[in-house]
Amino acid sequence: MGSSGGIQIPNRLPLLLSHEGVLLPGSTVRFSVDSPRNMQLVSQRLLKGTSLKSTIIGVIPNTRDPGQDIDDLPALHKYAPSAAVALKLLQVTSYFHSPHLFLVINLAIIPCIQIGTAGVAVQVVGSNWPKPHYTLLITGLCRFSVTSLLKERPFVLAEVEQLDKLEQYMTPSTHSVSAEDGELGELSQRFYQAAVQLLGMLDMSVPVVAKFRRLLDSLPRETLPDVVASMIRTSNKEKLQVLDAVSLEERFKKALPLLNKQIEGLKLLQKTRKINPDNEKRVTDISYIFLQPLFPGRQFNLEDEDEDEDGDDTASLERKVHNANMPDAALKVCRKELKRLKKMPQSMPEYALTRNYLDLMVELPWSKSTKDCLDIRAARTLLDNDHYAMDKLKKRVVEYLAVRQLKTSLKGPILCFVGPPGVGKTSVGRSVARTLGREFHRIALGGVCDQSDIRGHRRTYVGSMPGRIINGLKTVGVNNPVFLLDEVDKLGKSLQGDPAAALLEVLDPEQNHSFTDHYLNVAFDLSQVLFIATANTTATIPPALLDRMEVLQVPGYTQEEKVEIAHRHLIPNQLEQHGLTPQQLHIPQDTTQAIISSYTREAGVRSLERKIGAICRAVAVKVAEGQRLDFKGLAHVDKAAPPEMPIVIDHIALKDILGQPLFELEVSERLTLPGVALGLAWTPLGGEIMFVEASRTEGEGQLTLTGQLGDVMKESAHLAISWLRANAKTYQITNSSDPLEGTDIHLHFPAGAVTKDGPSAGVTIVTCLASLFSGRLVRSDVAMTGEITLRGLVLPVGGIKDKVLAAHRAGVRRVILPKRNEKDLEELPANVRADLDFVMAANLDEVLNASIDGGFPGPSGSLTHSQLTSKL
Ligand SMILES: Nc1ncnc2c1ncn2[C@@H]1O[C@H](COP(=O)(O)OP(=O)(O)OP(=O)(O)O)[C@@H](O)[C@H]1O
Repeated sequence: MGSSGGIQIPNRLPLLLSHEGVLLPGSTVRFSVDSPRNMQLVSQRLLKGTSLKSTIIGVIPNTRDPGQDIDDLPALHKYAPSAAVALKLLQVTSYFHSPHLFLVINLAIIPCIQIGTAGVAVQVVGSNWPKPHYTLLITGLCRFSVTSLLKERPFVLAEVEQLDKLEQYMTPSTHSVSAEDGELGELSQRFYQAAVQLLGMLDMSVPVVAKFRRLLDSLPRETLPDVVASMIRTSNKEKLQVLDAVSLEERFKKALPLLNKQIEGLKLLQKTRKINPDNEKRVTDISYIFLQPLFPGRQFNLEDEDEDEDGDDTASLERKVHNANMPDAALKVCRKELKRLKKMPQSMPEYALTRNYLDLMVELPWSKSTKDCLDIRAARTLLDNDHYAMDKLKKRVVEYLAVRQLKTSLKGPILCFVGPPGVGKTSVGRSVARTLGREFHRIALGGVCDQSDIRGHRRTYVGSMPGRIINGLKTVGVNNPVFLLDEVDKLGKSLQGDPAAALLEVLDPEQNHSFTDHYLNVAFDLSQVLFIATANTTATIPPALLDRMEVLQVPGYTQEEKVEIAHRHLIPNQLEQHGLTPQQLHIPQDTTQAIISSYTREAGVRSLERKIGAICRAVAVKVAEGQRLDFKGLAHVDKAAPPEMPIVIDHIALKDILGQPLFELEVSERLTLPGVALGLAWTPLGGEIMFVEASRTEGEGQLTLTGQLGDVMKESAHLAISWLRANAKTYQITNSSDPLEGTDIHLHFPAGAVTKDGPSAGVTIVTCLASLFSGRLVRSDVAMTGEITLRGLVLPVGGIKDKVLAAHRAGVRRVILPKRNEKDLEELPANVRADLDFVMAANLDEVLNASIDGGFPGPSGSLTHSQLTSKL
């Protein structure tokens, strides 16, 4: 039913399926768009189109939230006209002199028509926070009905029929409905008078009342029901009724009671005001309550439409600002923003930004904190109960807590736990929070490469948001939580700045009492927050950041410690997580040992925990099957009887559940030829054993190195060759003076895909080459580490504890270490020290002597057997 003379909307319209407010012709509403179809409509139609026509879209109200239903098109809002209304529709069509009369008649006699409002998108604002969405400001033009759906993807496109005539909106003050129109004229007159009466009861100085007055005088009467219904405080349900009133008469009939309801309500309030003269001030408040424009972004909910007394949400925000107990500087900023907010129309995009900002400001725990309940003895017990071993770490943590108890305003230091994965760094951090009775929040820093992740974005950016520190504070709701900065060694760097630099201010006790997040733009006091950092290695932590932290090394566990941890913590935890009891599953100690040595190769216990989990799952199936059989009394039938409890996991059951052993003790098997030696390496994942293999072929004295070696390691290989060349005769390695004469050497470091570097393989390369040239075997139970010099000295290296533990895990019995690393042996657990035979070598002479089977002739030609205090 388009109008022949009036302005025509396009007969194909993209449809915005709204689950928020109802757009009525003549009103402007803000819609938040985040569902896939609506997002496509904005990006493909509104943002790409250049003509005015492309800004016209259809808004279908009352659609189920389309974000939840990606594949199927949600049912569109339908209006079922009664027979009388259908008849009226006929009148309307004649009123509009429509050439498409038949179509409307058809629509009127079919049970339902899909109805919506065509509107012009006057503004599109995009934001990425809290998730990608657009905010559209749409001004309603006229009603339309959907005649057919043309496509559903990427957005809904429909053929539509215009239901309202548009030209009257363009000719103000022509009171086109007059007394001659009979009932319609009378209705329009009554409506106008009611509106004037309402206005008379309101304070004209309030902008929205003045606007109402202006509109009432300037708009054509036919448009008044729509405009007034969208301005006064009506529920979405009521607005829908007005929208569904296709005939003008019905529209007046639907809107008039809404107007009268407001008048009655206002009369009632005026009565109460007379009783209580103190309320004089509330006149303007009352006006706002009654004449509130649509609140953008409000959820569409037909049931929950009772007017809440606290309709003025800036007033409630103001109350919250005053109750937030924020420092003066922050309060000043909030007051200023509130003032701006009050002056802003809600349709302005900045309104939402300012509101979000103020919401965050009032939610931040400016002066909310928990009370520390620190009892050092209890703290020590709790740490001991939660974690086995790691004595050094626990001792330092208790010291730290003790100092905190004595001096509550302790500034720093920030503890940083460094160690391989799965050794309990995060879990100790959690325990510290528990012992202090504080809130715990983990901030994962791995891969963070934008400094605004830490410090937030400035509010001028679209989609700006606060950084992780402020977000964390908002989440925990107190200003003295324990923040665990996980994986500080994995911070990245990018064009967006260096997050490590931003962390400097956070972690510096001298500065962090006035930490300024870019989004907040006011200082927040972080001095009460207890920061604990974790890392796998200190090598990649920027020096300035490392300098602010006290590094506590958390080394890997020995086999025995792992067995204890498994029986004290991991097995009980896993049993509980799988709904099992110790009466149902028993894992003996030697099975745990077998899991550790044959199915895991790690410094921590994470993989061990997973394997125990796998056993629990397998047993849970058996237990559940048994219960079912018991329950049905079918045990006697042809099925297996329920297993005897507890189910004990022996070596056979272990193989059944976990499969073939993943790791064998391969050391002795691989050291069966001359030219193979076993080195020890340190990686951020803990210590590891590393084979070095050498072979020689006829050639011109070339050295080939393979296995992804770094520059330092390559240099070590060249050093080793040079030393051997210089000393070949002295050590009687070869008959000729130069061992490389007519020979090519190939040195290979297996696990070829893994990059290796560092100087500590020097002694291993020399041993390997000496074995190759002399044709003598390296002892199958020896592993070694140490840097070499050209003169054959052995220099100290790092990571001794992790390296020795790796050797112990691999079943090695003798470890050759640089003499100057002797002090590091104190850190080793007693049982490891007792199991291993340590040779502390000052020069290569001693290394070769201790590593080659049967000793090696020294420069004097004698065998120095004094070193061989072997226990083998
Ligand atoms: N000494 C221990 N006593 C009891 N449980 C432990 C111990 N060490 C580790 N665990 C357990 O091992 C699991 C892994 O520990 P956690 O996640 O704390 O390791 P992590 O060192 O932080 O590792 P990552 O560096 O990968 O973050 C946890 O379930 C933890 O309870």
